[in-house]
Amino acid sequence: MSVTHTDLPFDLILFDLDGTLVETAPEIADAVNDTLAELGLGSASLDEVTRWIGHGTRELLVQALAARLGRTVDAVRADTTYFTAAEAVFQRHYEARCGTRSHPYPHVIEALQALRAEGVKLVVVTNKEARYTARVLDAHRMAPLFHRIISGDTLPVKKPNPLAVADSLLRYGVDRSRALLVGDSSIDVATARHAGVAVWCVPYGYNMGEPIEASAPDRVIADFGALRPAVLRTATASAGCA
Ligand SMILES: O=C(O)COP(=O)(O)O
Repeated sequence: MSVTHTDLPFDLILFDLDGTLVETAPEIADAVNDTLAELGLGSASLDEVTRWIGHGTRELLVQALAARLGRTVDAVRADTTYFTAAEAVFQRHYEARCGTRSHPYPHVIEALQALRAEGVKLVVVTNKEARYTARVLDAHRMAPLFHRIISGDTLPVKKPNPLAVADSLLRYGVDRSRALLVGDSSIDVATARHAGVAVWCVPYGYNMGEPIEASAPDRVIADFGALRPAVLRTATASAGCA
């Protein structure tokens, strides 16, 4: 049974984290380069690291090691002794870097506060592992803004599997026609399509080097100003919304 809380078009909004809520690439690149240096490997550019974001931090490290070792990603994954040691090095550096060079994008905090005040359920759905998600959100005092935070290792599967969305619809008793996923990548669009919910994307995030228009979200929004309740109401009245 679905519940309509407000005259807003959505009762539940799910948000990607990296590249959507918070710019994280610079400090992830710092942590990757701290790690590569400690392992005696060459550095990675910010552009490379930005393209590796999307499938979780562990996968990002696999990509970085494959690129600098000149090995395939399968070979890196198969060398579990080396990878486990490298992951421990990365974890130390990333935990130290979290919050040092990341920042919420414009209008994010105000839009979340206003939506929450209207009774909209707000959920983070990220492929980033929970220990890092918590550090990034805590660094910017953002965790209390959300009703639920679902990381890449919270459930047995991660995006683009739609389980996090389906589980949130069920938990909050929201019909999928009144839910929206806001993201920055083809992974977010695929997740929303699998779940049958609307998807709006920001153009400034990390889409593995591709323009977000190529992923065909329902809408590309300039920034979180488009998610302010007053703007959402206007959009609904004039266009019937997504
Ligand atoms: O950590 C990642 O690679 C991706 O995280 P995201 O799902 O918040 O974009």
